[in-house]
Amino acid sequence: MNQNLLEIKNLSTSFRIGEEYYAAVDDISLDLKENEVLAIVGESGSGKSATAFSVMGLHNRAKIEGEILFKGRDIANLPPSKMNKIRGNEVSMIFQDPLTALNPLMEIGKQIGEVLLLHKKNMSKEERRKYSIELLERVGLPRPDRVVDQFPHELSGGMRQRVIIAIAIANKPELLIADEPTTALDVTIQAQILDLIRELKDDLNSGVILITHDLGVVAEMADRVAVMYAGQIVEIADVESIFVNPQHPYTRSLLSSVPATDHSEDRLHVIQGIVPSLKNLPREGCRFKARIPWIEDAAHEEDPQLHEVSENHFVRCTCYQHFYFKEKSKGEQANGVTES
Ligand SMILES: Nc1ncnc2c1ncn2[C@@H]1O[C@H](COP(=O)(O)OP(=O)(O)OP(=O)(O)O)[C@@H](O)[C@H]1O
Repeated sequence: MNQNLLEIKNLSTSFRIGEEYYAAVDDISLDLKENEVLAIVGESGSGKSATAFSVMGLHNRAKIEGEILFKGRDIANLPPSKMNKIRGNEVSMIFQDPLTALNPLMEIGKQIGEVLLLHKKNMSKEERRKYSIELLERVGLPRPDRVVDQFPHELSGGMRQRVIIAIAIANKPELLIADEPTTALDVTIQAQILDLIRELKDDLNSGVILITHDLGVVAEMADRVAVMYAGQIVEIADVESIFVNPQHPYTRSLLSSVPATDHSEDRLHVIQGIVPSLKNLPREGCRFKARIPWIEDAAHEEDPQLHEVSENHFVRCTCYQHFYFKEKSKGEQANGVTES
């Protein structure tokens, strides 16, 4: 893994509600290397998709601040004419729901052809068809010469997702963003699709941002993990550190809902509550504070920062040092040191 393919610096993405803008993504910084998989995890509403859409330039009316450096070039706020040249070409996205991402009235081959037309203008109609069939074969669809003339409703969910992937890789993207790519699929198909994404990433040497709330998928696929809560990154580290040595109470809470973590004592200690709505996000202090009211105020920082707790392992707010699950009595804590 070499130089940074993508560097997000102090990105904030804000949506207008009434008269004011509210940041759904609030000052986040991330980087991604070639052939690396960075998973972004967090509950619904934590800002994962808003981050991905910012990179793809897909927000219509959002205010985007900060830098999104793709191969060193800032692509945040590029005019549509310039972003259209990058999107679907060097940077591509696999969406969650193939039914809504595909046009129900258009044959699969034509849908692939549209992306090719945008970026490979000198390909003839025959060449586009031939290449579409090759792509469908590459993503493991049986009888690609038939699928190319079919409509989305004639395919199963897993086949449709393979078509979406074929479209996403048509122009050999260097950066691939997969937003919950397997959520709509049943478990055996999920595993096949994940294998396919990994294979294609290796073939193309692409960097992948994988957005998911499924920690099984993360364990399977990711090299590094960023945990988002309420628009901020609360923990970021390599995948092993996240699973073996999670620090932030939110990360530990997410992991405790997964069987088979090493944190057997943490099991069933799921923290109640949800991410507050955008308008009601706490903007000062530790955003997770309200969900761990049994932790004393002094444990939190006034202006929580990311702390490097070990090499390349960052955690937000000092509360991680004093965190314990509610059911445990404080007496069981070793002088405020994180239980694990
Ligand atoms: N276009 C929009 N206008 C106003 N608010 C928005 C818009 N898009 C997202 N939001 C809000 O921004 C916050 C973050 O949303 P986002 O979709 O990024 O979350 P997420 O972590 O991807 O959740 P999910 O897993 O459900 O997709 C939420 O409070 C959401 O309601």
